[in-house]
Amino acid sequence: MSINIVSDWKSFGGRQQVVEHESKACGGTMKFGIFLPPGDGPHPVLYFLSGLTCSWQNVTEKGGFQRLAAELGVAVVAPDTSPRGEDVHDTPDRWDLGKGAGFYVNATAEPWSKHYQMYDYIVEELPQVLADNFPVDLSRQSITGHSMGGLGALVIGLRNPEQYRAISAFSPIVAPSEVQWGQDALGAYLQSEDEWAAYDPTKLVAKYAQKDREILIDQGKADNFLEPQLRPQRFADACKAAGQPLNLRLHEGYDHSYYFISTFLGEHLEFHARALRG
Ligand SMILES: N[C@@H](CCC(=O)N[C@@H](CSC=O)C(=O)NCC(=O)O)C(=O)O
Repeated sequence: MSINIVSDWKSFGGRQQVVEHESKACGGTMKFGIFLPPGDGPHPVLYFLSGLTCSWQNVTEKGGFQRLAAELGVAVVAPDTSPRGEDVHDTPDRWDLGKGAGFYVNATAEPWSKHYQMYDYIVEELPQVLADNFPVDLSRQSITGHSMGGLGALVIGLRNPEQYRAISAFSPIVAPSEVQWGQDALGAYLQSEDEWAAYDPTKLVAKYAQKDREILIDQGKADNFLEPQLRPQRFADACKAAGQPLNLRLHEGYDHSYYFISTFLGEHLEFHARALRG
């Protein structure tokens, strides 16, 4: 699959690039950010799935991960959060549904299903684009994300244990079936409520617990979305019942912003680098 590198900056001895390519899964042009550490590779890959209203740009410009990723020798990939383009269905009056809010699902309901195939895009198509064009080692991949992207990381990591060596998340939506953001998105994108469980970490963990791998979650206690949308304790309870090791760290005074993410992203990089070694 061919790509077009639309931006390319040297950073901490490596390269930060922005890449455009045609996506079969999403039926249009997609962009992602990739940081390549110094050296010839092949490099292990950490995916950072971003939250509502975001693109590749937010974590790439505000996460501050490049220096440590260069030191650890990890490539960091920041995909977009939805399909884009004039012909892609949207709800222009809402920021939590439509463009910028793909929820990392394969939509089955019209009119969303034509383009909103973000689960397949992240799990299947994007790794193939990376393998075809960059010095990456797809036998060493792991996944993290923020908020809606934290939900995506938990869902995708739990459902594909052979593909991702470790899972972490910042302020994730953990029980989408129970909160407004999740109910609105799953209700719109999926034809039937029977399909919701496949995208709900509190339900998935009972089936997909990875008993030998700890999941890391960081959550700010001053996050406005904590109680209405996130509820990490619901996932902690589900993990306990399923025997899934979880390190849920609650941080006094931190909110939902990239000031919080950038404070702890280095620790997540180290967590993933340990899993990606060897
Ligand atoms: N536009 C909204 C705020 C949206 C917001 O806070 N988005 C978060 C992710 S929320 C869950 O997925 C985010 O990461 N924003 C980008 C950033 O750079 O901070 C509003 O106006 O309230």
